[in-house]
Amino acid sequence: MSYDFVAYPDRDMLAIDLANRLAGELRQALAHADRVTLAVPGGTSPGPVFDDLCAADLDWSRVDVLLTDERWVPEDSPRSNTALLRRRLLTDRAAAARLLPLYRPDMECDAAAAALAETIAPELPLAVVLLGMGADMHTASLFPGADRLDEALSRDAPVLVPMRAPGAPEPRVTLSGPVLNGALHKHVLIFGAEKRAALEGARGKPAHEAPINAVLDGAVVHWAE
Ligand SMILES: O=C1O[C@H](COP(=O)(O)O)[C@@H](O)[C@H](O)[C@H]1O
Repeated sequence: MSYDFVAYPDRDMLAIDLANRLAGELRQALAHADRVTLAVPGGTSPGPVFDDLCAADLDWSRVDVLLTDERWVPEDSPRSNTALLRRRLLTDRAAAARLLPLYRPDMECDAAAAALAETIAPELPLAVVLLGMGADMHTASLFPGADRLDEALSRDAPVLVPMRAPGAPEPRVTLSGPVLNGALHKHVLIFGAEKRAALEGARGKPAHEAPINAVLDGAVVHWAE
């Protein structure tokens, strides 16, 4: 397994550079396809990247945007990744993009996963995926000790997998390993010394202990203190 590691002088520089890079990859993909798909994480890290990416000059009306994973909470919850996406990415020029939802307020997450996957499957493979990582080495909602981690990382995994884990306060749905690894361009965004140490500590560990290892091959990891 090999990946590139890029360290930036600060978080602002990272956000500007990464947003430019994602926009360039989307433009390049749009030159070869009618529509392209971008997957992005939720959580606390990607906001500044979204703030720059949403202004990128590209044909957003041909871009489908979805989350790498969602917490099964309504959109008015402060923990909703969808709310973050609407507020920070699907605005400015990127307001023209189409959101592929990862949440249904009318359904329980296990039943909804299959229904939601039906709208995502035709838009695969992902052109670009940006992933986050927790200090516990989870990425998307692929958590160590999660109930369906093996299934989500298996070769014939479904597109979207419901997930419950000791480290996650609510049920989740997550894109599976094969969907994330099928992306043309893969990026991981991490901030801070703790996560950098966690990434280094993940080396050599099996994916059920360090799920980040399941998606690192061929990725570019972007880090700033
Ligand atoms: O719960 C989640 O956590 C990860 C990492 O989030 P961060 O707040 O530590 O940046 C995130 O990538 C994922 O999308 C989210 O659902």
